[in-house]
Amino acid sequence: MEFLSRFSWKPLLGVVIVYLASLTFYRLYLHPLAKFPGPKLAAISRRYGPIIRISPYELHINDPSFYEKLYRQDGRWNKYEWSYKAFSAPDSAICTPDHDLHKQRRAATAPFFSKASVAGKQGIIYSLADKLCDCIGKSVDSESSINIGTAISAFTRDVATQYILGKDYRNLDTEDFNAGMTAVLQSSGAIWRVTKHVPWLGPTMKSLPPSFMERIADDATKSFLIFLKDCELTARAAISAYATKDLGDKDSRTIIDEILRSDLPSSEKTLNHVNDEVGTITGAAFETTAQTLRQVLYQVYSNKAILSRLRAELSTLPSADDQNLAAHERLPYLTAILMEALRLSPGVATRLARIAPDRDLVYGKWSIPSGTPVGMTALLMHKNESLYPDPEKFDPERWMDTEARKKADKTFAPFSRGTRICLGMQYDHHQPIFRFRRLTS
Ligand code: HEM
Repeated sequence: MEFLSRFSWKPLLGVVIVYLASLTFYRLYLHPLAKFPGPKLAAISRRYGPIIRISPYELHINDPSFYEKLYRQDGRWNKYEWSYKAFSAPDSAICTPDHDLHKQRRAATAPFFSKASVAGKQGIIYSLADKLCDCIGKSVDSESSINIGTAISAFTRDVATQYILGKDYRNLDTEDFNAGMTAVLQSSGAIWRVTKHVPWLGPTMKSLPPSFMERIADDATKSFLIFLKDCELTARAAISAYATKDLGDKDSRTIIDEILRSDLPSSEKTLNHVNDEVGTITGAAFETTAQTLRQVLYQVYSNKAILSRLRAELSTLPSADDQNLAAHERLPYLTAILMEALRLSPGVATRLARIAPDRDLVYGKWSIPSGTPVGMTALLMHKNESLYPDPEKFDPERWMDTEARKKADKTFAPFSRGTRICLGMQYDHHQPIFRFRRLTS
């Protein structure tokens, strides 16, 4: 106490002020990104050009012509660690910043999502889509209401867990389609925004004993925690069985089997690694796909002309082709509807920064120093008026002209592009297609 009474705050305050003033001066005038336009204070809004310094360290570019230069297969591309650390899943491929380690991790799970692998498991999607149609049918017959939005989320979760983990959590069988779980998953974007800025929050929550979390959590969060716990138990069991057991034929394998059988070194086959992969891959599959499906159904049912044209096209498909993906993909109007839904889907609505670690990037007159996180936002590109006139309008027609479709190829990227392109593209494509005929009948 005596120490405190003798302590003068003035020198400390002086040090803090000098520190903050120097930091501000450095960031504004000496930092490698100081020359780039951007707000000096976040609160001041002004119009800038397509390239903006959005934080002391990060640039954003809103210019479709730069998209294919930033999201590429050639060259080394890191992710921005600050952004992905916030998921607290450092052992997953999706959150791996380093180019080489990501490549190694991605190679282990990529075969699981190939077109052939998805085709081999299409029965899962088909039968669960039937179950979803039955749920909707029952509510129509009994003239009761149904929340189709949450039913769709339940459907995409059941498909994803059955496909990825070989487990059906029967979300579609619960009375409210496990709406709490949907709510938790839909809030993950907001949580990500917080954990990016408060980096200790995620690891602290992860380290809390599950019994404590269960005591303080609400019912919705509890169902999510139970799911995570079950994933962990599944991973634990698979890892301990790995050394002794035959992991079964290819079609019945899970993503965990795929990782354990892969060429990854044993340091990459630990519980942490498997758990992080399972958590992020299922997470990536749930609400993204649900958003697209919701978009499709909402738009199709909001416009009679679109609905009847789609029905007419689907009626030309022989019933023998009910489960034939290639036959569905040949239907131009159905394909146009899916592309238009993906164009407007806010499944991944944020910027996705990439870093060229070993070379400067060039954007117009700007030379961007190597190591700088540079992001673009596909949704902004998809709503660019010069590429998509009347961009807010759901207009499948814009995809019916093959020339226009070819032209848009470089600027249509709902699944991102380059080395980090979505692994679940093939899988995702199947979901709305099957049983569309029933859903729109
Ligand atoms: C309409 C549905 C979907 C959309 C719009 C979508 C979009 C995306 C985007 C934009 C990325 C890049 C993320 C980043 O840069 O951080 C991504 C990555 C990824 N997605 Fe999807 N996704 C969808 C469905 C799925 C599904 C169904 C799965 C799995 C079954 C999946 C698994 C993944 C994985 C594993 C990655 C990380 C790839 C890597 O880093 O190598 N996604 N997705």
